Amino acid sequence: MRLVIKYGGTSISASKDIQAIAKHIDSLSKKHQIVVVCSATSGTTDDLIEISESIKKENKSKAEQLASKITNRHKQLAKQTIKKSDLQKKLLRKLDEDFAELLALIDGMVLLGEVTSRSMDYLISFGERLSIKLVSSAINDSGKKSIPLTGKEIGIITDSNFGESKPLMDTTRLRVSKTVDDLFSKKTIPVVGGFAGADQHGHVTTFGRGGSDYSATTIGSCVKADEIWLMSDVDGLMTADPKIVKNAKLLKEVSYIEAIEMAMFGAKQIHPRTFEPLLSKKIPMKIRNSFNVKNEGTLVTVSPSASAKNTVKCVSNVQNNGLIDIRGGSMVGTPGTAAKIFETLAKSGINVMMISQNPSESSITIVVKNTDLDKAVSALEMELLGKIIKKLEITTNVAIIALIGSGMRGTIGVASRVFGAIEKNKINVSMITQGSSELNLAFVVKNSDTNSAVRALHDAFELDKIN
Ligand SMILES: Nc1ncnc2c1ncn2[C@@H]1O[C@H](COP(=O)(O)OP(=O)(O)O)[C@@H](O)[C@H]1O
Ligand SMILES: N[C@@H](CC(=O)OP(=O)(O)O)C(=O)O
Repeated sequence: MRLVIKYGGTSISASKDIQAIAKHIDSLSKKHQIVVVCSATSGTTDDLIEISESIKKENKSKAEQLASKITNRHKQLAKQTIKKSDLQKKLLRKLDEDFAELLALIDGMVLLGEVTSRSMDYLISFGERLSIKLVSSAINDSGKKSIPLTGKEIGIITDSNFGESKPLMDTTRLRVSKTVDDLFSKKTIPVVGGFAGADQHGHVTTFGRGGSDYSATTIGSCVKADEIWLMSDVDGLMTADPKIVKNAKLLKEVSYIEAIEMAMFGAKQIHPRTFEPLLSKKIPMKIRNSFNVKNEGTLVTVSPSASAKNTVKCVSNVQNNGLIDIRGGSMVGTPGTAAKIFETLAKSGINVMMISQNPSESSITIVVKNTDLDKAVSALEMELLGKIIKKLEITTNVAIIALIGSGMRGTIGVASRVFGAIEKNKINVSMITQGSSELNLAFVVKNSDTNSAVRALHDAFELDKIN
């Protein structure tokens, strides 16, 4: 079998875990051809983002401190993980080279006094550059041939939409399949950095946060993988975030469409575009626990078996959003109002997570990430306030709670059970939507009500008894 196995940051942040992964890959590679995809180690991408914040504030020494913190963390892991001294020395040398390049980049960005989206992508791609060297070296240490490759090096070519790029699939397919076939013919296991590729001019681009899942499915589709495994710190997709609901159950099988809904509504932070490369090829995906490989995890396929068709499968949540209530008398019956609003938001690169329109057409309510709120409000204020919009009302720190499952379609009484349970817990709901596909029912509460809302719904739908 051809397998693409992606390890999230949580799986590769301790030396004993990296060693266990190397051992697992070693034993799997006896039977299968494997491409490994790695995220950055936990916290590294956040630290790199903090470096960019320090550069913006012209605090060069803070940026350099963070860079050495990142490098030391990886050097420490290298010393603890790699036993063969020649391999360890070579790895430490390579990490030092990356550190020197990172410092030079910080220098350049400070000198120019600006953080462009292009330099930002280059900066935040360093996490994966470091982690692939560690993991590949650990596989070497276990006696197998392996090389680390960045997304650019394996041949992922994207558009130049820095921060949210998309692979140009035809070029990418040609390059990635050639690189991987060559390596397979030399019995070498590629360890590829997720999250990033390069545009046609060779500039590093990233896919957006959580983008390593997308790298794995892109590569999987290019090399005609038989299966793609996403390895994390949980047994698979669960009926709710296990950090909130202690008796959350593992879902053995879900459909692509259900998994997409779960990804969009925050159940495990899967990148929303993860499934795009799989849809035409219909490659099965497994979501598994790298700390519990005996468990088969969740199988995601085009059409799960009949036994997996429960009404409701999962209660998910996305916290830290802002709600904007857009009001204006002249919106009533004026064709094109919604189009103008969404055009304005799209021009500013804002992703709208939820939309609802009052039936009287006098208001449209939208939910965006807290981090996009400022940008969204100023775009609406500058372009439309005083024209079609009279007033903007803003609420920060809200959470979207979503009930997901394809079996909800046409099932009577779902909404009344949801809001009955919510009312019993005295939780205030500020917005409700249901997708026309009836795959989800979503509503908005205060961030602080997230845990009680999720638990109330998990209980009301008896998701702990799911088979
Ligand atoms: N429905 C869910 N099923 C499984 N995990 C979930 C769910 N909702 C939220 N999570 C959270 O997602 C986390 C894993 O996602 P992520 O941080 O992206 O992992 P990684 O960095 O390993 O890719 C888990 O630790 C878990 O708490
Ligand atoms: N390192 C990137 C990409 C990624 O996918 O990470 P993870 O798999 O750990 O969520 C990020 O933090 O966004």
